[in-house]
Amino acid sequence: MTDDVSLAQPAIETVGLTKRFGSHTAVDNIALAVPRGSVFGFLGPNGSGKTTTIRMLLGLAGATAGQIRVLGEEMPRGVSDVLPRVGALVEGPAFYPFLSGAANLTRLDSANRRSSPRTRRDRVAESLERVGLSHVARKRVKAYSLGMKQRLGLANALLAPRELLVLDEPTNGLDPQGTREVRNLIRSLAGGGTTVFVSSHLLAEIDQICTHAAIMSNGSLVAQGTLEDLRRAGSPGVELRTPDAVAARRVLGSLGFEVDAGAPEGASSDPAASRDIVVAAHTDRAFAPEEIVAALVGAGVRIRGFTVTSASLEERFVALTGEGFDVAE
Ligand SMILES: Nc1ncnc2c1ncn2[C@@H]1O[C@H](COP(=O)(O)OP(=O)(O)OP(=O)(O)O)[C@@H](O)[C@H]1O
Repeated sequence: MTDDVSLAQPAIETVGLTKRFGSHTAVDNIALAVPRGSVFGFLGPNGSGKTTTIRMLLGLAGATAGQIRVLGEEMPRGVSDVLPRVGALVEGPAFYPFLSGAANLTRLDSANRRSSPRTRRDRVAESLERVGLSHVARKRVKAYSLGMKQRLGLANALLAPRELLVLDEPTNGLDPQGTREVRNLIRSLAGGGTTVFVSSHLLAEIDQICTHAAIMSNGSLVAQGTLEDLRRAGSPGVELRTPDAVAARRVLGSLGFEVDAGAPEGASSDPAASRDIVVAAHTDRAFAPEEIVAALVGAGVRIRGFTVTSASLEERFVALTGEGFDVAE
């Protein structure tokens, strides 16, 4: 169905979604709204509740409370109608280690009542091709690396055309080349109109491929929106190049900025470097750059460069979750 009503509905929507394990609340009253056609990043540190949420979205785990709609259908009631329209990569599907990648996909494809046996061979070959596994299609999965298994999981999710892809940490275990390939694949799928919901604890991943994101912290949804909105909501700051770094930090501090500590005294043996230090500062409130410059100049600070910076997604994440972020590729 692609009428106006179904397009206007989010691909995923939850209200008050909660999951408790005994006295531990793993997912706490979250309201997710994933627009159709978006590449939606589900961000959060390890243990923040991403996988538990995804399992509930797909009907793999029951919710303690709350409602879920996926592709317009209430879950888990609509699971048999919804799941054939959703490709999922969650904690690796169970592959038979002694069968080849192609044989595993053939087996999984034949489990799908809607897939035609006549075109199965081509479908499996095409899916392996898309994830770059054609050259090991006949190899036993036992001999696959973790990254290859991850790609095979992705190939499984791509066996049929899908309206929605739900990918839990899809680049886990991939080398940088594999990571790039998966990112490109996600981009091309999104270009074709598929909504992609992708969880990750890797910021670079979300930053590079997503149009929207939500940030989880300790089971709560602490922010969601377009990447642009998320960045804009962060604190702005200034970056300053000056030979008078000590005085500059004092002035910025008195203006309500949080000032970086700067390099420790004598940290650089290069006198040129220590004369021309970059000072980065952030504040919670809006400020007028011209007033900052005037105050600095008034205090005798020589300015060689002045830039107003917007918060990065990483800074936003740290501010919201109080945690450092694994920014590795
Ligand atoms: N079956 C379970 N029984 C008890 N506690 C669980 C269970 N599954 C998850 N949890 C707990 O719920 C919390 C959220 O876990 P979850 O796996 O959803 O986080 P995550 O954000 O996906 O992290 P990761 O990236 O490490 O998978 C954690 O504290 C975890 O220990």
